[in-house]
Amino acid sequence: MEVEKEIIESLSDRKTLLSVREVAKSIQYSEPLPTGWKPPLAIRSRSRKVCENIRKKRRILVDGEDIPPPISNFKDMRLPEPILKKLAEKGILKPTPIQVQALPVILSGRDMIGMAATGSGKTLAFVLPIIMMAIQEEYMMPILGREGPFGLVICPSRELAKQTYDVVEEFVECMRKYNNYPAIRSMLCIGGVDMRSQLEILERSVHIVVATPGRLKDMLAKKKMNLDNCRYLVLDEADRILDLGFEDEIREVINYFRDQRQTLLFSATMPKKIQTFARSALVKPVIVNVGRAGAASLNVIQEVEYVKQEAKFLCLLQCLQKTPPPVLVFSESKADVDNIHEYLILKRVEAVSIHGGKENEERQHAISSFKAGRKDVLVATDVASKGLDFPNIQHVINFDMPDQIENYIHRIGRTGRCGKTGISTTFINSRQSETTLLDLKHVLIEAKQRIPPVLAKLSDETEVAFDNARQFKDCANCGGLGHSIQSCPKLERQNIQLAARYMSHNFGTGGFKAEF
Ligand SMILES: Nc1ncnc2c1ncn2[C@@H]1O[C@H](COP(=O)(O)OP(=O)(O)OP(=O)(O)O)[C@@H](O)[C@H]1O
Repeated sequence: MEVEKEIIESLSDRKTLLSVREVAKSIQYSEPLPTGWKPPLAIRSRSRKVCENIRKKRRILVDGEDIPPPISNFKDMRLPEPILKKLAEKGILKPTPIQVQALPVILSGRDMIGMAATGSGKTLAFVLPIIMMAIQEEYMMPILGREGPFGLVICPSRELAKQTYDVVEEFVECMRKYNNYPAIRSMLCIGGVDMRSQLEILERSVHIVVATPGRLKDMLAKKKMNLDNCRYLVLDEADRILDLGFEDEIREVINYFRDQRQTLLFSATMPKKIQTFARSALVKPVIVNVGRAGAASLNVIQEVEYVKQEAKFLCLLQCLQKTPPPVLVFSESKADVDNIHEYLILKRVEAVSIHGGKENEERQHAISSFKAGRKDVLVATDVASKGLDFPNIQHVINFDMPDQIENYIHRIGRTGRCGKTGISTTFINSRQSETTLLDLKHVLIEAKQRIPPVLAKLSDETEVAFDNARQFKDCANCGGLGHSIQSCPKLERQNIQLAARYMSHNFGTGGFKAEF
């Protein structure tokens, strides 16, 4: 544990979530931002024991100081009437466990790290408060042309940003019909879209922006947008954002905040490394955890098949017979995605595909036709694995097992969402490293799934580690259960990349820099 602590500390870079000004002037905020929201008196006066019982029943784990009480229904959260009606219209009648605790925490103005399984309703947990906050701010002081936003949501992919923006718009739209609420405007700020249309919206002022890091940084640098009034920052799929090479972008974005902000980090997977450094940069944060961060959704039946490389296409066709559509097929490489797509079309399967090499329009078209049920199969790289909420996916097929177990958790989490059950089938073979297979084996053990013989016979030194509280003990760097941080393959790769970056920065690609 000592070694683990040392390694995590050496990896932690708390500066990512602090602005240069805050670091340079050692500015430290000691109190969370106040909000006008309070739970009803009956809930405020609940004893600690009652709150603990509610959390225990819903398997909510919390950590932090002065944690706001959990609230088990939307009405007591004092959400505006149109929002309550819209929720009911959508069949959302009771908050999910993460919402029970996260909504009161966020509405109280607290910084938060929220972790809960895929498909457990994390999006609404930060979207509803952002709308409430925008209404409140607009009442106090309406924004004028080119002012705003008050709230900013950052997502790791364009598709996820678009989906989150649609959720924001849906709820904002339902309030527009009522005269007694101010009009709230939101904007989608992603690459691959004509910047002019985004600038037109900004001209009229905007309350909520949902963005991907690259385009956001671009807009801020060109002074097309500012964060002077922004006081609410959400990083959705935060571990992916902070771990995917977006750190520099995020740090630059944070530099544009003028004052203290409420910072919220959400994900289904959040290795301790990220939790540790995020925690140290947040103000009196509350950690809300439903289940182990990084555990698979228990609503997914996970099947694993040993399939030789050359037999994969045939197996895929057979596998597609297991359930009715819609089905998602994942593969790590863009070339494989193209090949699988081509093969399926040849076999007369109604398939579409997306990966990072495709034009934005093509990606949006594939997603929308799949979501609308016009296509039966979506073949994708991991761009589609994080956060995307496709309705009623019956089956997720992993054409290959991803190297990183977090990606596996996110991929299979596209099915079995919000109480429904789904199946995942994963093809493995001798190409996978033993560490990856051990991580997979332990995810299956934890979720009480059948262990195929090929995985059962793998034995390891950690043999499903537990911590003091008999909880599954995961690698602090990547969340894998099959190894410790000392033998984390991802850490090894990160170190090699870091060393390479250092070498090229200091020595260039050839020869020495003048000062050497
Ligand atoms: N309280 C609720 N009751 C019923 N359905 C809900 C509730 N909250 C959200 N949902 C629905 O559940 C689905 C999944 O929610 P969401 O996309 O927010 O999951 P998530 O936790 O963000 O998953 P991921 O980790 O994959 O991003 C959505 O279709 C959403 O409308």
